[in-house]
Amino acid sequence: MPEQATPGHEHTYDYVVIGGGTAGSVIASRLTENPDVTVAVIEGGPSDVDREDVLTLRRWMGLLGGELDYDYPTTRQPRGNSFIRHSRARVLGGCSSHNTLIAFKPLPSDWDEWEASGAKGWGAVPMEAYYARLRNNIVAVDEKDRNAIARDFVDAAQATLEVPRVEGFNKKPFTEGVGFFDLAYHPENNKRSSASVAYLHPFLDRPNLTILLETWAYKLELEGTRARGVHVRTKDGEEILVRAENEVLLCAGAVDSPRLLLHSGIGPARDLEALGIPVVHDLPGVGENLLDHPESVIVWETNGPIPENSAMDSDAGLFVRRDPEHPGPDLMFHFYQVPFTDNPERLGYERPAHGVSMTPNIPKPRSRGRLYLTSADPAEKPALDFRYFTDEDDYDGRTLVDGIRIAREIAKSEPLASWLKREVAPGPDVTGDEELGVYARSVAHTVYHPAGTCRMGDSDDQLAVVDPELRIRGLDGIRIADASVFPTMPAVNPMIGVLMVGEKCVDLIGGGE
Ligand SMILES: Cc1cc2nc3c(=O)[nH]c(=O)nc-3n(C[C@H](O)[C@H](O)[C@H](O)COP(=O)(O)OP(=O)(O)OC[C@H]3O[C@@H](n4cnc5c(N)ncnc54)[C@H](O)[C@@H]3O)c2cc1C
Repeated sequence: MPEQATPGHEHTYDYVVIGGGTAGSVIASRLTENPDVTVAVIEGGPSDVDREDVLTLRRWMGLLGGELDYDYPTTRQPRGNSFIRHSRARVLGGCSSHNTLIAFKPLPSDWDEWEASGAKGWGAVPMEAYYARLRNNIVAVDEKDRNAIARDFVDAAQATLEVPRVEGFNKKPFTEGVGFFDLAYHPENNKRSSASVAYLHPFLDRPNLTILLETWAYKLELEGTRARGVHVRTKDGEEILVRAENEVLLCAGAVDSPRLLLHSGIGPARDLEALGIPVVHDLPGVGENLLDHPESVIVWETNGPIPENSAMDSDAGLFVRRDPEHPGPDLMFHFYQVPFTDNPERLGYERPAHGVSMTPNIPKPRSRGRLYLTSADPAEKPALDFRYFTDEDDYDGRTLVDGIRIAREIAKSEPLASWLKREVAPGPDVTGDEELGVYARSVAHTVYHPAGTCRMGDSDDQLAVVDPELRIRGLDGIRIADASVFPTMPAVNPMIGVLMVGEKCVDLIGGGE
């Protein structure tokens, strides 16, 4: 089992990793390969070891909103859905311990976009090496987990749209395609191959690795511009200063990394002053550039029960490129073998006993949001204003309308059509662009991909929070490595990109093999 630090008021390690989540697990694991390096991981949640509820991939939905979820609300979204709750995992492995583990290497065009935006050294060619290093068991959805209706969705989509059928989305770059996903899991027992399972569980007995569980980091310790460590509160309420001889690695995720910086006085000076937080370092980009993949949903009732087998109930998907000039896919769909009616039910739609859903999402959304504090109290959750569907020419909203239309075409095609009894939401009477747009936005959900709030950029980019070496601009001894550093959103699900950020961070620290 992970260690607990012995009580006391100060502890010193070579490196302090704040957040034992997706990227943090990678970094702690790699740094402690060197037995002469000591690392402390500060993790707000408990261990995932022996937790079948966490480790069994197919039980992911049961974790949302529960005791292992920080559960962040959004601010009112005048053009979207104000009721979205953003799940963020409070457990070792972070969101890789409660997500669906769909595993996509970001596309070359995604990395090249980062490089072009000022993230020097993060282009597709140099990043390829980090994918090869990943320890996770990344495999295609196993044959036994391929549900008959999901297979028929793949066939129907392929026949309707004439897109390639893809077997192994990570084998080569794609712009369009339909097929079963690659997942980071062990098909024989449906066990997660999360960041913690792959990177920490085999090494929990390393004497140089200390994991402080259920311990909350609430303020960074700085001496002038040098980060020296972090103040934490343990489960028992004890306050400890955890010191870093070499570096602090901030890996608390796209919500909690900027949150900790802001509470430490690092962020837009005017906002901090307004809340009475002493300004330590004026960094205007902290909390800006809040990105996400918004999605909508279309739900059908099926003629009867669907076979039980599945890896995690959303095992297949589709990528479309509507604009042939677009560098990658510009519309994506997850196919769910369950009726995903949480948001439609709020509008009065019913949940059918048996059903399926397609969730069109926007791979490259254009709306940008902002995270900010509303109180100087570190216990108060930050405000997440995604500004969903606020981009100038409504590209985001129109993309979801296109998605619903395409989903309907697929549903009309065999072999999927004969499974389906009726369209439940939005329902066959909702057909015009205007009404479809209103529906798509009112039931919009998140694919749970917040990113970008401490974005990486060039030295002359005033809104960049970290430089291409992941160092916080204007400070020493502290880097950020998690989804918050993403300058732009990859077209695909981001977890593999986050793991690769972790691997690259280790090289930047100089601790790589
Ligand atoms: C429900 C869901 C499904 C998803 N499905 C997929 C998918 O299938 N494929 C995909 O690619 N992506 C998916 N994602 C997104 C992906 O999981 C995340 O983008 C990624 O895991 C984020 O990694 P991270 O390292 O940035 O943060 P996290 O993994 O969230 O790690 C942050 C860690 O820091 C800890 N922490 C935070 N603040 C503090 C603090 N102050 N003190 C101490 N500890 C702290 C947290 O407890 C957590 O362990 C999904 C996300 C969710 C929520």
